[in-house]
Amino acid sequence: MGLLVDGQWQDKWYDTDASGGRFEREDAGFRNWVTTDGSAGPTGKGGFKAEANRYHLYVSLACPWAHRTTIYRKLKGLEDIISMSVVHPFMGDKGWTFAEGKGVIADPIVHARYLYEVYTAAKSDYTGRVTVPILWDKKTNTIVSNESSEIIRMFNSAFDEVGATTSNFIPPELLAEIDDINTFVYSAVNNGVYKAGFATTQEAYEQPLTTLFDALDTLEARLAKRRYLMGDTITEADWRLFTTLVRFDAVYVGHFKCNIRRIIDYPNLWGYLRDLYQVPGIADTVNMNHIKQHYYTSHANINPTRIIPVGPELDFTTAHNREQL
Ligand SMILES: N[C@@H](CCC(=O)N[C@@H](CS)C(=O)NCC(=O)O)C(=O)O
Repeated sequence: MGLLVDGQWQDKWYDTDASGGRFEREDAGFRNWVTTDGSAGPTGKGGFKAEANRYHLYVSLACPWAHRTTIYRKLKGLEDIISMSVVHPFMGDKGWTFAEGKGVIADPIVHARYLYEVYTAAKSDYTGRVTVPILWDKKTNTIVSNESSEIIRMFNSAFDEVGATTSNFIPPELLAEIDDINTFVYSAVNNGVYKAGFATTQEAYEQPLTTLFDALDTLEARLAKRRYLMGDTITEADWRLFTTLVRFDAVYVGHFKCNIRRIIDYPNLWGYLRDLYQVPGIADTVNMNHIKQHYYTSHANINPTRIIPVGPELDFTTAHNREQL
């Protein structure tokens, strides 16, 4: 684990001393948008027109943020339009790598051995963390975006005229409500598990933990009468919650000490998780080996023996009966 400073790799863990033991996530550095006509998006600069075979996605199958983008690549039919590389699940002192391993897909663009080389190929003096996902432009040889929430908004519609399916996970009339629930789920749940897991003082761990389980209780109640967060149709808000829920019992309960309750203890959340998992194509995007291997072996200060727990037994394929809601 480390970061780039003026284009040089430095092996450093998160600096929680500066924030009273609390984990604070850095904002993503590349914030441009692919658009249908190449005009600038809400942030960054223009010049990134949606075209088939122009863009390349770098992901980790372990990472919940990158997982959002592989879900959209699958559901929007972008697999033949946007190529993809997959890093090795072990993130060591050089960060993410393309070391050989099951499920790893080497980098045919920059031919990087270490993911940081993709960042320095885009900006030779880059300063910041080296994170997945990354959306790369093969035409101008640079990074379009390394912010998953924005990459999935591009995938949702920008490629519709160049071969993507026309499914839309942000119906315009639901946008404001989706944004609200995303903000709540991001802070309390998606990032909440990290705030608890990477905390280095008791207080910095307990506070986000309480918020996390209060939020799960709220979501459990919301899902008692609605099949999905917004009602009858799956929206972006569901996919953003899904990537945390699917990792929860296998990783966050043990490794990040988010152990007041498990997802299987929540009847509605557990049914909802299986419902989403069973959407055609989604199971292919979930690699539990990469997920467990990454977390339990990469954070030596949390799990110094690097032993990967064998359990829990989880079956995401059993009947959920939520179509009755
Ligand atoms: N804001 C980013 C966060 C991505 C992120 O933090 N990815 C993690 C993997 S789960 C990562 O690559 N971390 C490496 C590091 O922080 O050094 C996004 O949502 O795209």
